[in-house]
Amino acid sequence: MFYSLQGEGARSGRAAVFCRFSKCNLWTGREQDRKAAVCNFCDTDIVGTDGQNGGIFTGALALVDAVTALWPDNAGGKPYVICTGGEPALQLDEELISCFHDSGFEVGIETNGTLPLPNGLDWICVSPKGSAQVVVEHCNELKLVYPQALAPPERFQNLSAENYFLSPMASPNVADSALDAFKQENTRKALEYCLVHPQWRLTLQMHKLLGID
Ligand SMILES: C[S@@+](CC[C@H](N)C(=O)[O-])C[C@H]1O[C@@H](n2cnc3c(N)ncnc32)[C@H](O)[C@@H]1O
Ligand SMILES: Nc1nc2[nH]cc(C(=O)O)c2c(=O)[nH]1
Ligand code: SF4
Ligand SMILES: [Mg+2]
Repeated sequence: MFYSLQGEGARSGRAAVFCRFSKCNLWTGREQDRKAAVCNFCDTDIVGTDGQNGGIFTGALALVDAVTALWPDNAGGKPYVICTGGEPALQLDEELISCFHDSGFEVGIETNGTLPLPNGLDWICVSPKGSAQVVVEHCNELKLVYPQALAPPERFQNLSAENYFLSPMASPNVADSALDAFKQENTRKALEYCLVHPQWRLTLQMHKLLGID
């Protein structure tokens, strides 16, 4: 868990506590399994609970307390927690969402869209992966990593979303992702796609450009 600025999509620049759930249904998180995984470009360590402010939380209240401790005191603005991962839809439930609400938080999710979502979320970002079927029926933003051979934008242009974004694929190696040629090439391709298809907007991973979490 960490406090940072949302670096992607329609809410870019907004302060939030990121709550990163471990495990995913589209990749084990082990490098030896990456090539064969449905999602094979993940830029995140999704294994274990030993990350920054990590742990195993047996109840919603304990988790909400840990998130609340990361939000600045008396700071104004609406507290915001972004549930991400790994795939947060494997673990997030209505009880946790309503505990966050009781503590004054707005609750967002970053999801691959392949699993049904609990009720009560305030902001849903769906980011489709490869051949995986999206089951989430409506989202606030669709944020498609581009290019993906098995997930071209045309497959998603009729999904119900308030915003459609292309996010250039960065190399899975976060350390050198800011400047590498791979990302520059993908950024150029995404830019060109958005110019030809104005339904789609370009989003860049601002936190990586800034060198923050
Ligand atoms: C690590 S995922 C976790 C949430 C969820 N499992 C998902 O895929 O949306 C968080 C965000 O990072 C994006 N992402 C992951 N790897 C990326 C990469 N190599 N380049 C650009 N975006 C990436 C995902 O598409 C998603 O929007
Ligand atoms: N700053 C920042 N913004 C983000 N937006 C989505 C992220 C994610 O990994 O889910 C992310 C992240 O890891 N860092
Ligand atoms: S990007 Fe999301 S869906 Fe893909 S492996 Fe990482 S956590 Fe799973
Ligand atoms: Mg990230």
